[in-house]
Amino acid sequence: MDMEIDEPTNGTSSSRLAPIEEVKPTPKQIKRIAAHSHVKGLGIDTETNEALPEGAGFVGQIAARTAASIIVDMIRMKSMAGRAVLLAGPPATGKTAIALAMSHELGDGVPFVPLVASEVFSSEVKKTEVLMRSFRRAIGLRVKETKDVYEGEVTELTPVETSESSGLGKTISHLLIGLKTAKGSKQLKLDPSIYDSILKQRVEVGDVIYIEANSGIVKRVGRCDVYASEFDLEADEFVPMPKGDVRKSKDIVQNVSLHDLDLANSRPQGRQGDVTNIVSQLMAPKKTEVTDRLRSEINKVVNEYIESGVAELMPGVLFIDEVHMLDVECFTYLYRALESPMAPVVVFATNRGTTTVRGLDDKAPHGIPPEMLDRLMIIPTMKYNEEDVRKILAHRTEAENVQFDEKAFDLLSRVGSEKSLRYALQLIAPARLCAQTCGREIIDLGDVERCTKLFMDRSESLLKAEEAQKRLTEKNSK
Ligand SMILES: Nc1ncnc2c1ncn2[C@@H]1O[C@H](COP(=O)(O)OP(=O)(O)OP(=O)(O)O)[C@@H](O)[C@H]1O
Repeated sequence: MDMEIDEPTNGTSSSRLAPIEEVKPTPKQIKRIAAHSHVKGLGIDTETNEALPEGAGFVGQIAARTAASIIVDMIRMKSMAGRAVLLAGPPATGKTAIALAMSHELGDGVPFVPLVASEVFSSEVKKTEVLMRSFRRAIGLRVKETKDVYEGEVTELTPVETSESSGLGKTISHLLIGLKTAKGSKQLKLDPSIYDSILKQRVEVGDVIYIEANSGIVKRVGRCDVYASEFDLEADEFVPMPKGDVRKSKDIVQNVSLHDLDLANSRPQGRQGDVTNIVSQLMAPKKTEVTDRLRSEINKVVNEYIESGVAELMPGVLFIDEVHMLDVECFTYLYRALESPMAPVVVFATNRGTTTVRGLDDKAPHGIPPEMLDRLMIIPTMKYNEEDVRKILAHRTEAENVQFDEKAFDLLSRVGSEKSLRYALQLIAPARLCAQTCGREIIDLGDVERCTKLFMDRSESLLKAEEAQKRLTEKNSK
């Protein structure tokens, strides 16, 4: 549709503006779909506290989901810190999906740190150091402070230049800023360094901001809701005009992790022992190493703040997938770390049965030493029946926005239950491509059959490898 903008009526310009075309969204928008994007939570019935047969994108696995929801409740009640959970079951039985659903249920305030056990082995950083960092990332701290601030809607923003100019041009001597609240207004004269931070946050007249009185830290709260109807579509967050005086005491809550505090305090100029200062330096680049001494200093300060009620500890979740990849040294380290007073909840996952513990000659269930296994709450996950596989595939096809005809979907479901769910999930994208190359949007039986012939599943490839090995030994023995 062609549209024309009316000519300006103020007489400043008489030239007609170019016609503006309405931009229509391209019909086929490519969206990135992650493996678990159909899972939105654990799907628990709020009345019975039991997992629903189907809910929040999850299908079946009722006992495991109910157990996971009890763990989530315990984390919320803070009676879970320092404990560990193991999700154990065959491949593609939803262990990672359950862990992710737990993080959805916990919400943003509680940290959730995912880690694959093989990430621990780096040639540059010690494995215990990687574990320690992840542990501290998973421990949140909610710092509550009452600060003296100037808060209001910006009514004026005038940088004042110096009267005498240096060879390089004029510099800013100070900034005049007007702040208005429902009760009154004030004009402030600010240091030019504060102007930099105002520019960085793109503060404009009409925004609501606050400036900390003793440190000069500026924070843009949002756009004043008086301007809410200015545009049809707004990306900004609208906030009401502050009530009360411009200068007041305000409760400020910030969520940080212990690792954030370690990094912020490892800066050479970081004043140790002052959480407020540490928090304000979070954006600073890392300059020195985080040592054990620095960590224990921070723990000491954090403990003082917790005792005095300024901060609240929020133990989060550290999720370690493929836990059988950890070695005996990592496990020994984990026993100790889990016993420390500041420990998150650790959720392990593995699809291994009895296997060798890395670094030992002994075999153990899930490749986990018995001492560790003893401390774990184990949640088993079970293989799916054909009906569940069908439902999971239906959720995935919806998330990936693909359409199968009935016979094609029947075959895909059969492949999923007879071979493996993952194999069937992986066939969705190539089958869609096969259909598209034939000019169809709906995948038919032929597309799925073609893909099952082109791509082997795990058991078929194992069979082929074994046959090849047999032929080779026969040839060598002749
Ligand atoms: N009960 C379920 N409901 C819905 N989707 C599921 C369910 N179980 C698994 N899935 C989906 O199947 C796929 C494989 O599951 P997931 O990666 O969680 O398995 P896993 O048990 O962690 O496997 P592995 O042991 O190989 O790491 C994912 O896309 C996941 O979202």
